[in-house]
Amino acid sequence: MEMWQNIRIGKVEDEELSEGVFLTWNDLCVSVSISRIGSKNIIEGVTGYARPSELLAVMGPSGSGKSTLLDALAGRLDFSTRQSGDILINGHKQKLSYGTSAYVTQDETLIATLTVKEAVYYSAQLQLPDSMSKSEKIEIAEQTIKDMGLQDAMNTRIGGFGNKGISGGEKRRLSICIEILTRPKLLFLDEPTSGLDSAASYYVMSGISRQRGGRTIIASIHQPSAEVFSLFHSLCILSSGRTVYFGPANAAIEFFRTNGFPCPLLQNPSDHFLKTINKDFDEDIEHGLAGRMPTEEVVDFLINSYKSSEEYLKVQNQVAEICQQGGEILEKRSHANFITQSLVLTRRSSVNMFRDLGYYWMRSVSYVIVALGLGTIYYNVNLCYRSIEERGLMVAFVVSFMTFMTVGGFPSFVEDMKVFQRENLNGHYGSSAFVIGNTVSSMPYLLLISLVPGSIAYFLTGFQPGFEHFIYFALVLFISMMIVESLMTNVAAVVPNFLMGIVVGAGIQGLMILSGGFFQIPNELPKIIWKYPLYYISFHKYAYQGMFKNEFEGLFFTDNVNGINVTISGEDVLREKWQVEMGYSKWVDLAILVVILILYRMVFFLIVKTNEKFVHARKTSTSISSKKSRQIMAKYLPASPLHVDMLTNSS
Ligand SMILES: Nc1ncnc2c1ncn2[C@@H]1O[C@H](COP(=O)(O)OP(=O)(O)OP(=O)(O)O)[C@@H](O)[C@H]1O
Repeated sequence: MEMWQNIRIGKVEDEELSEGVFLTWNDLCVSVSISRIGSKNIIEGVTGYARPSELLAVMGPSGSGKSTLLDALAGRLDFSTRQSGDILINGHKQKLSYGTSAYVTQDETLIATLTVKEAVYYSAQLQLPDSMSKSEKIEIAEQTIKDMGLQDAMNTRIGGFGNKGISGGEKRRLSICIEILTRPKLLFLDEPTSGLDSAASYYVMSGISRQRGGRTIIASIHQPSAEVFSLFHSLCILSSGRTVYFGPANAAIEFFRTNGFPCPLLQNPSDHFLKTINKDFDEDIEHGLAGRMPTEEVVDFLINSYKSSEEYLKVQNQVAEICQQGGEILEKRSHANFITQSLVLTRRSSVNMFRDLGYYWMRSVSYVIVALGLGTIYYNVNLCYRSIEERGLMVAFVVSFMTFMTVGGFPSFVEDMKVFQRENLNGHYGSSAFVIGNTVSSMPYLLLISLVPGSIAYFLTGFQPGFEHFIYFALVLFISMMIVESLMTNVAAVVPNFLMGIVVGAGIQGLMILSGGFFQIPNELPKIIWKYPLYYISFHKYAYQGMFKNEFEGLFFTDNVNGINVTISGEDVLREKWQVEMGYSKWVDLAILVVILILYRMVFFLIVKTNEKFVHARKTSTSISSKKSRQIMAKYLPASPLHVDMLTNSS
């Protein structure tokens, strides 16, 4: 059944509360292979559950496995890890489909140039289905902004490096706001309060807590204040991937007290728990342990004590009960269709490119200055022999360097890729819509650069007159810049690291420029590698040769050699000096450039699609039969008095 009607404003119905998600995990283990060490266990035999309308907090010292547990439960572990144990949703092994769950990561990958309102509106248009009217989507977006207490910052830009925008706490709330637009039944939050002061942490957590109605929330958290701690219903404390405590948050103090670690008066309980189990600073070399029990032993003692406690038995019973009850199989929700998503992404990307000075505007200024430089250095070349060299150098500079300057946009591509990866992983839209949005939005800027700085360089130099010649020149420049942009987006998709990306992108272009047939004429290029295949796959070859043909065909160059006037045709120059392939016209060179551009865009599409497939393959798991469910339950039930009742009832 389509569930969107249930998420309209103010209609969180009782039915939805009862249709909540019960998540259970049994004997969950996650390990990773590390060369030399072998296999390292990150999560070891963890059992627990999360229920609708409740907030489960996962606490533990740094490196205790909180994020890994969340990733495992959300089906987002990377491929370097191995997972065993059972994770069941409403008693079934099933895929967490789009719209049923959301995951808010620690890092805020948001578009810095947008305002809070714009970020949420665009996201609502991307995520909510076309069956909803635009006004309904806006209504949901506004309500969610208010729910997360962001109404006062609605018109403030998000901001980022170098331009201050909303605060860290507001960014965190905005990330959550974007993910809960679809009213997911299951919400994972990885350290929603990290880096925030206690007041901001409380705002964020109370905002999350207010969003509970029928929703199951699991949040990993470092060191909550006492106020924040009071918002938790259940608590899972981990140490080195093992459970120190799982149960009601308010019973944790009693657990520590009965095991000989009472929380001192006026001390924040979470501080006390983490201090008791934090092994990182155990070795006080100068002062020794001063008679204290080593933390390693304390942790082992607490883990064993928990395993033999009534609390652990209750957890096992609760897990078994939830599995026995079963529940609905979660249905995938629909989102905006492909055309809407492509249009919204194009609009959003255009707004970002327009506002981000570094994306195109700064580059345009550099292009104008460089074009003026070129135009004055080669000002008004004439038709003497010397101008053959000058025309050649001018073409080579435009094709090699003016296209190379496109790498200046790499930092912005990297930011775009980060936002895309987050939104794509969370199922907001697919890679095809992103590729279209990114390509179309960049076109007007590149066209402007080809026409304005292009015309300055072209007409100051005094290249071939005539509209057709100039348009050809501008078109080759435009397509070549789009090819370099595509190359850099491909690099950003594979190497999302800013510095490494620039090095790789510049290196590839350097090789292509060298083998393009200008810096060494084609017949002199070493056959292996440089001629075959680099010369033929380098886009520079077609750009050089197209521009050469555009510039030299139809011209005659005259000079006085030993008192005799000698004339040479442009065609001879092309054949003899530049060794241009004359068997086809300049328009074929342009067509080949367009094909290369399409190929580069397809490669980008394949990279992101493959990445998407890998990630989603991890999320997909086959449904298991109820028989298998019972086998799993039977494995955990022997100790449970409830077990007998349940098995009797089920049979
Ligand atoms: N893919 C991996 N390869 C190797 N080690 C990993 C991998 N993923 C996690 N680990 C290790 O597992 C341990 C737990 O990591 P995790 O990020 O889950 O801890 P955490 O409790 O969330 O830490 P923090 O609070 O500092 O974010 C760490 O020691 C980490 O280095």
